[in-house]
Amino acid sequence: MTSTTATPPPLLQVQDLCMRFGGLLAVDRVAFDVAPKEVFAIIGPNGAGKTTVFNCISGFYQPSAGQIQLAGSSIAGHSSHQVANQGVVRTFQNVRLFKAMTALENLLVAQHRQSNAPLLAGIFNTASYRKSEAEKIERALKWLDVMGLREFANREAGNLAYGHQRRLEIARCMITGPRLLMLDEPAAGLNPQEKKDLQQLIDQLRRDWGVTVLLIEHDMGLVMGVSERILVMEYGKPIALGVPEAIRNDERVIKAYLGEA
Ligand SMILES: Nc1ncnc2c1ncn2[C@@H]1O[C@H](COP(=O)(O)OP(=O)(O)OP(=O)(O)O)[C@@H](O)[C@H]1O
Repeated sequence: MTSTTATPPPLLQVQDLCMRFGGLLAVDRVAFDVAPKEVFAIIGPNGAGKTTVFNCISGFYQPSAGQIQLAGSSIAGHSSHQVANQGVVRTFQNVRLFKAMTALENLLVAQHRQSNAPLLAGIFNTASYRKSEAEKIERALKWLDVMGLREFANREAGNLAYGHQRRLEIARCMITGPRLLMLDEPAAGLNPQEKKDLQQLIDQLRRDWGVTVLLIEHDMGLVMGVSERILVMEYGKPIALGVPEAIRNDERVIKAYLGEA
């Protein structure tokens, strides 16, 4: 009798993705899929097209060609708002928080954006509206706890240490209960201890909240430590895809990186 261990269908499937800016093919037939709860990294030299792939998936760019499917449904060409509503959330290379708001307020805003409470319930401050507002505060405090930021709840986000701002940005994504968390260079600007903490955090988010993670990162220690599979891009093209050990020893990858120096 043959074993029939079923592989789960991918959460994200990208096929033949292309993105052209005038004469530049910034993304050239990129294809990969990400399994549920997988941590999948995209790496490559500067200008390889990684962020452009992110922008296509998260609805910031309309791809020139190709398919993007989330759990079997096409999301290619959907707006960033529509994609977020389907559970795909992201961070940016440069932290984008509401800097004049407190850490707590940033997490409340994130929930209000996805709230569908009727307007009148808010105006008349009904019991159910008050209950839902209290739940939002509770959820925000819980996420501040998870991120080790509880003591900074009432501090303006712009006055937090940079590493804390990055964690708050991840909390702002996680509080919406995403299926796919996309992190664009989350280790940029972090010190070695903060990078270790980030690796633990990514493991924890996957383990405890079942989130799938798609990551762009230049820090090879983090990439190799946290990812199950890695896609390498160069000049818009995918040049290798595999487990960390295989990528580390892939000649095309070594050449792409050495060629950059
Ligand atoms: N909106 C745009 N208009 C024109 N060209 C763009 C646009 N966005 C990106 N590009 C170009 O596309 C190419 C890929 O850029 P992209 O930012 O995706 O690379 P990357 O791999 O994320 O680089 P980095 O690691 O430096 O962030 C670059 O040549 C870039 O200049």
